[in-house]
Amino acid sequence: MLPNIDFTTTQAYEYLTDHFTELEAKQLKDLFTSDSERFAKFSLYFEDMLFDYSKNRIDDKCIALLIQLAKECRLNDAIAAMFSGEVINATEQRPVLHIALRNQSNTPILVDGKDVMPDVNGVLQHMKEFSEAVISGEWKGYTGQQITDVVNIGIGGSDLGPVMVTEALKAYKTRLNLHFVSNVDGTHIAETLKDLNPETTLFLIASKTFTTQETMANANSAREWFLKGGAAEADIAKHFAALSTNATAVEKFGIDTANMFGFWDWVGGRYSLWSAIGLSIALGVGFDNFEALLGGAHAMDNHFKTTEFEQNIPVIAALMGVWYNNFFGAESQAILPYDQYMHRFAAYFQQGDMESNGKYVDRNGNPVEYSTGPIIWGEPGTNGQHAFYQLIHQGTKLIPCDFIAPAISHNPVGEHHTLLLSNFFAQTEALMNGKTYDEVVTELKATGKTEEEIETLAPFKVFEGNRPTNSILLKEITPRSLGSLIAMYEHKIFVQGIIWNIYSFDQWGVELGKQLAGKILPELRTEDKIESHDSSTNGLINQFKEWR
Ligand SMILES: O=P(O)(O)OC[C@H]1O[C@@H](O)[C@@H](O)[C@@H](O)[C@@H]1O
Repeated sequence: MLPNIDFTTTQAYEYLTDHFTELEAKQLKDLFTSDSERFAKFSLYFEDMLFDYSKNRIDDKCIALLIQLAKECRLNDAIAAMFSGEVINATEQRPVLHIALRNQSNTPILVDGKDVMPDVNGVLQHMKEFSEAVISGEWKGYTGQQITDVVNIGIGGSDLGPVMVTEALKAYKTRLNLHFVSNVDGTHIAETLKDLNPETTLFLIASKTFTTQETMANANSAREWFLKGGAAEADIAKHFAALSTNATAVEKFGIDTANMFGFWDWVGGRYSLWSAIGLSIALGVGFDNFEALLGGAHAMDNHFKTTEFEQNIPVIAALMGVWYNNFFGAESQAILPYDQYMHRFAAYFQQGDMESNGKYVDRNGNPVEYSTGPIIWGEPGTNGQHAFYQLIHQGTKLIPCDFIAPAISHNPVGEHHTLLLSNFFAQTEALMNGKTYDEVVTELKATGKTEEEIETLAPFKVFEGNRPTNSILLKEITPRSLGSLIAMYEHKIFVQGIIWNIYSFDQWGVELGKQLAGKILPELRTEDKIESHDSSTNGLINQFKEWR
């Protein structure tokens, strides 16, 4: 059982509310000037990762109180409950065990009294054999040719993780070309299949439930395309594999169960890249690298499970988020990787975070009276700088940002990486320091402007500063460091869900869309005029029918 505590009733919350008024008035740059130890105090190392949270609007007392808050919310018990396989996803009556998928220590993890590790290792072994056979070319298509292209068909958690990781680790690419089809918009599959040859293409149908409308539609179209190329039904076995928890539906679809890679209901969709859903990753970057990814996540799991909160990176990252979300009233959180390979990282954690903590009902079934999960967004630097950083620097909203960068680039082209990192450091510094009126005036004077011109222009060029950032500097983006980084964010989300007293591992909000689309679909299949909805929906449907 998870603890069930309203964090706004804790003593720490009361103290934090008082301390907030004091800290809100302080400037970050002054906090640095008055404490030469600030960076050393507020930064943490984990393997080759430096997590610097010193550019946050915090002080010693604030951190101590936030940690007290976590303790009063019994975070320790919650962590123990997750790792021991308790049914912490109560609305779906399931444990939450993505940590078991990367439990390279193999210590038993029990679900209903049975150790899940032998099954986990069995699937990993199957993934290893299959991916190595396809990569080496030993696995042949129906005309005896090697596979050259792999198409993963899936959506949400069955797409975003594999896409993000295979992009982030592109420097480790095998000879196979990976493609991802997620959208039910026929354009997605049509454009993907345009340049592919059925004889050398392998499809992975990735769906936990194997009932998701988009994925099933795309899987059926893929099968039609494959058969139209001249293959027979029996050849499907060489070209289709399924990644799913639903063996019955997989068989019904016509996929050989020998080509089915299973996982379990205790793996949430948005936490499933570590499971069979990661087969595209194993094919795309090699099984050894997939294993290293799991190893990095496992190391972070151990750090999270065993480290005092003061030194615990996911816990501190989560508490920073709570501080801005619930005291400063920040509505969003930007994730800004300074690494082009990481260009889908923010998109991945949009699902990871928003589907997990986008809940307004607490663990008692009552509406909460405080703010929960933030809006997650972001793009890689430096592109974001030339697009939306204006608002981060001078807008009216407080947007806490995570800056992420590797010290070593996989593509050391000329001075590019130094240029990139100079932007990374400059941005976090500028967001903190801002630019005062006096500094602006001095700058403008140097350009030869008149007093009057300076007075008119100066207010627009002032930056308040005091905008908080975390800097996550990695030595290099490797399968291991990426695994650790992803797991760090997963656990951050978990901690926040515990503090907000919500269930982070269900997703009832997504189910509504599925039901509604199912109701309208039959209406679109006829030519009849529709009158069963409100006038707007009727009007739109009827105009659509007229124009199509
Ligand atoms: O993997 P399947 O079952 O196709 O689900 C794909 C996605 O569906 C959505 O509606 C959500 O429930 C996601 O959490 C899930 O990742």
